[in-house]
Amino acid sequence: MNKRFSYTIPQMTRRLLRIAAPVKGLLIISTLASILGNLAQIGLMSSGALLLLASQKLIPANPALCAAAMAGCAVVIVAGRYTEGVISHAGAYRLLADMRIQLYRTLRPLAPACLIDREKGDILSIAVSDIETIEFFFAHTIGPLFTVILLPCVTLLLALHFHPLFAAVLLPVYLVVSLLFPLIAVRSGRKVGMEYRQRLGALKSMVLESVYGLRDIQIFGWGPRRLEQILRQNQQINRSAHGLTLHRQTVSSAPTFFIYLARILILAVASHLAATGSDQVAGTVILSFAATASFSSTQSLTMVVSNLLETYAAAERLFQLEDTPPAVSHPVSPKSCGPIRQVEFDRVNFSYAGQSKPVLDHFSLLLNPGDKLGIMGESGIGKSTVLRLLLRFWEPDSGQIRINGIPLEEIDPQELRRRIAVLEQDTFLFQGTIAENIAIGKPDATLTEIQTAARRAGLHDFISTLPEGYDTPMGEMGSRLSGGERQRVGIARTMLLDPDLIVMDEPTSSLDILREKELLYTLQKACSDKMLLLVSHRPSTLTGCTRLIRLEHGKAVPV
Ligand SMILES: Nc1ncnc2c1ncn2[C@@H]1O[C@H](COP(=O)(O)OP(=O)(O)OP(=O)(O)O)[C@@H](O)[C@H]1O
Repeated sequence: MNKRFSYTIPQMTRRLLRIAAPVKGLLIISTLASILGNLAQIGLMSSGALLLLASQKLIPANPALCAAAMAGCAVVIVAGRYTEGVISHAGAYRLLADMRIQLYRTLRPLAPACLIDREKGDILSIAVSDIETIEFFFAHTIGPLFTVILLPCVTLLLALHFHPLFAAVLLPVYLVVSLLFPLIAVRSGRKVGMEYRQRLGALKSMVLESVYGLRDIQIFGWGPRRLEQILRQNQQINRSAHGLTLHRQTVSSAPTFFIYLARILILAVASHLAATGSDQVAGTVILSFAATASFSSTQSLTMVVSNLLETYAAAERLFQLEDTPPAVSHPVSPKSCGPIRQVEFDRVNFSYAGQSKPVLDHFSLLLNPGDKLGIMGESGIGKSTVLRLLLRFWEPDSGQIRINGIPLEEIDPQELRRRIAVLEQDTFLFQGTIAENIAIGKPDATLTEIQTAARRAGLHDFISTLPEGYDTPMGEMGSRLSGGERQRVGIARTMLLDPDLIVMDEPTSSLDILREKELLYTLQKACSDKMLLLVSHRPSTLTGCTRLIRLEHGKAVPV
């Protein structure tokens, strides 16, 4: 296999067919409809030939019957195409929905450790446009593949029936057009297909980043240079698209030569047979018409193959993401830890991939009931890393983290998420109302519960001043709220979960001194009965802590 690619074409085809298994019935019906429609096309051309011959009295057939057969075939062609299109798309779109759900399930255990280095726009591109591209495989490939085997067989049988010489000249042409060309097309075009999809993903990433970073781009006058970068990306995409078009045109035009060659060969055989005394006028006419119909279908296979290049490139990108091993494993038989009373880091060593110096070096820490522990230290020393390990986003290289004496890796991750709440530098708000945003950790919460949580977070009075109260829409990413208000939504979320331990990472870093004071006061009141692990390099944020440690050279030093 080519090292550039992670999967061979047969491997990907098998995997795509496994994905298609739930709509097998629909795909079989659409394939049968496609075959029927294509056979009817041969039928239409052949009965057309018969009509011509009968009208000239060259064969003893009823012209009216031939015309009726032609009309019948035309109806079957239309019905076949319609059925194939409707049924295959119904199946394909169901599969696309399944694939998107499956991708979401894949992303969950990968986040955040395995996705941190991936561009968000690229993931978006896989989730939306790559999956959309795979539709082509389900809706437009399986039918033509069967057709391309069946139609040449039927035409060759017809040729054999008239004279073996006809079959002898047609067989090599079919082998070239139906087998050799598609294989060459796939092998020669995989790289260009992959390049195009990758560049498309990169461009989407860049555009997404530019939209998110629009404020900074404007503030720092970076617009013209950013535009230049996007234009460069665009040019690269255009180059790849041009390569893809060239490839598509080549593979769709090349078979035409062989198709004309086949017609010439049929006439040459007919002339030879006439010259040698075995007249085959009827055979020649019928075969010419039938071969034309069969070639029009087999020729479309090259187009299918050429479109498949993008499909396989899209599938490869999806499968690569799906096959990424998660950074942490799910416990085989998850244990319940019960209400958190104790958290212990026991000689934990940790470094991120590619780092030569460990972030944590024999780091030990004990957290007991009621503890409100503050972790301080210089920027980049590893404070957030301590929290990420406790939340099991990454796993220690050695040493152990235990909750109530149970190793973290054995505890049910769902229970862990319920018992430990997190408040970060900024609270991400989703589209939806303010009530829905507070309740994301407990979607079945009643309005009274949401209001109680908002009161504890010091947010209720503010919400009451809004004309739509708890039903106020948040706007894109909570753009309607200030940094402090967003953090209070985060606290309200935490309060609604009623966790045993609250982990906070620089919760006040985006606030001015006045807002910080207000928020800390709220936090102290709201979290008085909780264990707290608070990370900050601002001493003012840590004033309410009962115990402080400083992180130095990967170790905890009491303050
Ligand atoms: N995903 C990652 N991959 C590689 N290195 C990382 C990753 N995340 C953090 N680091 C590095 O690990 C070190 C510790 O990072 P960490 O975020 O824990 O520091 P911190 O003390 O919380 O910093 P700050 O106070 O500035 O937020 C830093 O040198 C940082 O660059």
